[in-house]
Amino acid sequence: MKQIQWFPGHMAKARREITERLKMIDVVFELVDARIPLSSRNPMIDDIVGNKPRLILLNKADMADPAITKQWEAYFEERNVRTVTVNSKSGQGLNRIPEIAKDLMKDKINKMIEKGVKPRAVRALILGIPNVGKSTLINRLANKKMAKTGDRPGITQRQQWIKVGKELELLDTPGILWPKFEDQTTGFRLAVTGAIKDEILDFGDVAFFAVQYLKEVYGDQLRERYKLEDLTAPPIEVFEEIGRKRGCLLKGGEIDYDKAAEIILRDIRSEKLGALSFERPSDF
Ligand SMILES: Nc1nc2c(ncn2[C@@H]2O[C@H](COP(=O)(O)OP(=O)(O)OP(=O)(O)O)[C@@H](O)[C@H]2O)c(=O)[nH]1
Repeated sequence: MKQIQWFPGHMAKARREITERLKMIDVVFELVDARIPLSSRNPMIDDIVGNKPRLILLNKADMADPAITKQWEAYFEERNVRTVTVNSKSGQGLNRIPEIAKDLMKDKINKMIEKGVKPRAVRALILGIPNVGKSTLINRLANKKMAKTGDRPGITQRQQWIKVGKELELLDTPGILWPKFEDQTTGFRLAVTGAIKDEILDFGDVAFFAVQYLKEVYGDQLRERYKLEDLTAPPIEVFEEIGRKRGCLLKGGEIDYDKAAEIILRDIRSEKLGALSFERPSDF
C-alpha cells in the first residue's frame, strides 16, 4: 500500500519546527477527528510532545456518533488524558478550553505564584493532521478578532500570538503532522472521513470498506438510506443492491461500481446517513 507524505525528510522537518515551538508553549492542544480519534493521530505525537501537558480535542463531534464519542471520552480518561468534545464550526464546546488549559498548567502557575511572579496567560499550540479543522478552530477561538501580542524572540519564523480572552494565548500557525497508515484499516478510515485525498486509495475499495463497516455497525441507517431489505447478504451483494437502487447501471444492465462507490462516499461525507463514527474503542 502506498504511504503518503511520509517522506522521512518531511517528518524530520515538521518535527524540528514543532519541537522549536514547543519551547514557547505551556500546553498542547491536539486536534483529532472525533469519528476516528486514533487513526487521525500522528503515531509519533507522543514522542514529539514529550511531557508537555496535553489536551485532546475531539473535533467534528457533530459528524460523529454521540454514543461512540462518549466511549472515546471514557477511553482517554482511563488513560489520564484530558479531552474536550468540540465542534469548531459552530463553536460548541470551545468555551471549556481555557479553563482546562489553565488547570493543566496549574503546577507551573503555582510555582510562579511562589516565586512572586504574576501568573501569565497559558500559551498553547494546536497540533493535528491536515484537514482536521485546525484553521477553523483557531478562527473560532480568536473570534475573528485576531489580537497580536507581539513576536517572541529566539525563533526563525515570525510567530504571532492570538489572544483568547485574558487567560489563553495561541500560536497563530498550527503544527501539521501527517497521519501514517501501515495497516489498511487505518487508511480506509482516513479516506472515508475525507482526511486523505481520494486519489491515494482506490475509491471503490474505500466505498466497499464503508459498506462492510456500515452493514455491521450502522445497519439501520444503511437500510433506511438505500431502502434495503436484506442486510444479511454478503457485503458485495449489499453494495450491488445499493448500486441498483440508485440506478448505477451500465448499458448491459451491469452494476456501475465506480458510480455506486462515488454515491456511497458522498452520502457518508455529507451526513446523509446521519452522524457516524468509523472506529470504536472496542475495535482496539
Ligand atoms: N462539521 C464540521 N466541520 C468542521 C469542523 N471543524 C472543521 N470543519 C471543516 O473541516 C474542513 C477542514 O477544516 P480546516 O480548518 O481547513 O482544517 P485544517 O486542519 O486547518 O486543514 P489544513 O490546512 O489542511 O491543515 C473545513 O471544511 C471545515 O469547515 C467541525 O467541528 N464540524
